[in-house]
Parts: sequence; structure tokens; C-alpha cells
Amino acid sequence: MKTVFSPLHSRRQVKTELDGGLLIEPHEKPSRAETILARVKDQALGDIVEPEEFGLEPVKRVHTDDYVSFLETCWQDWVAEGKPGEAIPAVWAGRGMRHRIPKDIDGRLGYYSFAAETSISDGTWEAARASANVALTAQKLVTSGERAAFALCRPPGHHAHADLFGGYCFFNNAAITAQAFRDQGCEKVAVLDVDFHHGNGTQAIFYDRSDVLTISLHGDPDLVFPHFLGFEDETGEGQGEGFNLNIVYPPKTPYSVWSEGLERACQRIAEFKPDALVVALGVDTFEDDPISFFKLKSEDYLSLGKRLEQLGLPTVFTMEGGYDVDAIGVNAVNVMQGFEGKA
Ligand SMILES: NCCCCCC(=O)NO
Ligand SMILES: [Mg+2]
Ligand SMILES: [Zn+2]
Repeated sequence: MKTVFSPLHSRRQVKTELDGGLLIEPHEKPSRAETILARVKDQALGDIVEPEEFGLEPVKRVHTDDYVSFLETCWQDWVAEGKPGEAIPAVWAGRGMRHRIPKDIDGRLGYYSFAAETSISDGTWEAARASANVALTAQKLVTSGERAAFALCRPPGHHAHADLFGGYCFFNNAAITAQAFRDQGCEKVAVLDVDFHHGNGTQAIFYDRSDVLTISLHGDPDLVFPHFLGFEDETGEGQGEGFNLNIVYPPKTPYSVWSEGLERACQRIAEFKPDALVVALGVDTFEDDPISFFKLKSEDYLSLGKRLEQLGLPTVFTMEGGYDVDAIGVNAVNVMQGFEGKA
């Protein structure tokens, strides 16, 4: 299987993440991508290709023009205001307030985000653009005949809404990929989010549509991020009713239980009969992940990959979360190797 990777991921090198009232070293760090890349090479998974430049048009098929423009100038706008630290949103439109776009950078940071842990600094824009190009290059490989391709995306994307960043995400790489499949002739596309966290952005982007089926398995939002979306009663709206499926699990869920949800998801996908599959691959479901609470083991990712291959679909994997850096390479590449029959 080919892997698409961009060294430009390292342009995202923020020094802060707001966590527990402290500014900590971000969990979403450059070594995550480098460790996965090293494992791809160590396992000779396949060629490693750099992304092509697709420009902003395919990104704007999912994200609003004003949001894209905000991201492009956020850091310089912040610096121009003489702010001493990294750009961190700190004010939002609460209940009863107005959702209009302020002029001030603090107001715009709040308007275009849903959480405060995701700092922005120099290079975030370039890395986010490269990450979307990585996903689009993987999609092009698959439409050009590859059965599957691994988009080693960093920063991740599944929390990003059409005009919201958060959860370490800016551009929704999985949604951009799904829309590219649609724009290139696929009638139906399924997005399966196996990251520990709910793919709230992906759900929201396609929520009223029946051409893209969105499914996510994740930790109970009553207990974990993103807290305000991802419940099982969210099944889609309008044309999209019945085309969103959330499968929620409690702390300490092992693969033996989690895989029952995977089976439900796979059966729903088979019933939907899509022309392509996008897998939002987070491996923060791992038993030792520092910010999550499932108990999957490294060998379980081989089984996950094997089950996904049985769907028989052209498949793009977009890298999402996973923060046990020592294990992330084995866990992510195990999915690809399981997909290719090593299980
Ligand atoms: N306290 C912020 C948690 C952000 C979750 C990031 C993630 O892994 N999403 O998939
Ligand atoms: Mg998920
Ligand atoms: Zn996650």
C-alpha cells in the first residue's frame, strides 16, 4: 500500500496546548507522524509519495471561504495585535449571544473554533494545507487504480466543521476526501471514523445528506471530547436522516466489545453499497493512549484492517489521532498490514 506523506507537517510546531488549566507540550506533536513514517519504512509497507498541490478549490468544497481566509491570516493578524503568546481562542458566543463575525482577532478566533486546546502559530496554515493535499493525493491514487492508500495526515481533521477548528483539527481531511470522490463520479461514499473521539466535524458536514454515510465509533461524549455531539440519537436530518450512525462505548471497552460496533458499522456500509470508503483512522483507541479510555491492543489493529478489507471497497485511510507515540507506528501500520492480509 502506498503512503502519502509531507515533511511540511513539521511546520505545525505549536509549543502550547491548554489542558487542565496549564499550557502543556501538545499531545499532537511532530514525532507522531515521524514515528508512523519510520514504521512504514521499517515494514516496507510500500512506496512513500509526497503530495501534489491541489489548491484551495477542493478544500472549499467542504469549508467556507471566510473560514479558509481566517485560517490563512490568523497568525499574522494575532501577531499584528501584539499578542505575546500563541493564538488561542478564549471567548465564544454563549447562549443568547450573537453568532456574527467580529472584526477583532480574539472574536474571530472564538467565532471559528469550538474548543481552546488547539493553539495556532507560524506554520499551522502551511501544515494544514499540506495535510489536505496529502489526503487528496491518496484519493487520486485510489481513483487511479490503487485498491487503498494511506494518507499520513498531520494535523488531523475529523473534528473540523465547515467553519470551525478544534480538537487539533483545521481542515477535515476525511470530508475533503469523501467530497473529492463525489466530485469525481462516485455516487455514494462512506466515511468510517474509528478514532477514539467522535468525528463531529465529519458528521456535521454531511448531516443533511444521503450521498455520504457517516459512521463513528467513539468514547461516550457525556464523558469525553467533543462533549457536545456524537450521541446515538443523532441519525441525520432531512435528506440525511438515517445516514449518520454513532456507536458509543464506555471506559475500558476492549476490542472484543468494540469490534461488535465495528461489525454493525461494516454491515451498515455494506447495506449502503458505496463506491468508495474513507476511514478516519485514529489509534487513540489504544490501551495506553494518554488521553483516551478504550483498551485495544496492538494486535487488534491487524484485525481491524482485515475486517475493513473485507468490505471490498476502494479505500483511503486519513490519519487522525493517537498519542502514545511509542506505539503509534506499530498500531497505525498494523491496520494497513491487516488490510493487506497480515493478520
Ligand atoms: N482535550 C482535547 C482533546 C482533543 C481530542 C483530539 C483527538 O484525538 N481527536 O480525535
Ligand atoms: Mg470515532
Ligand atoms: Zn481522537
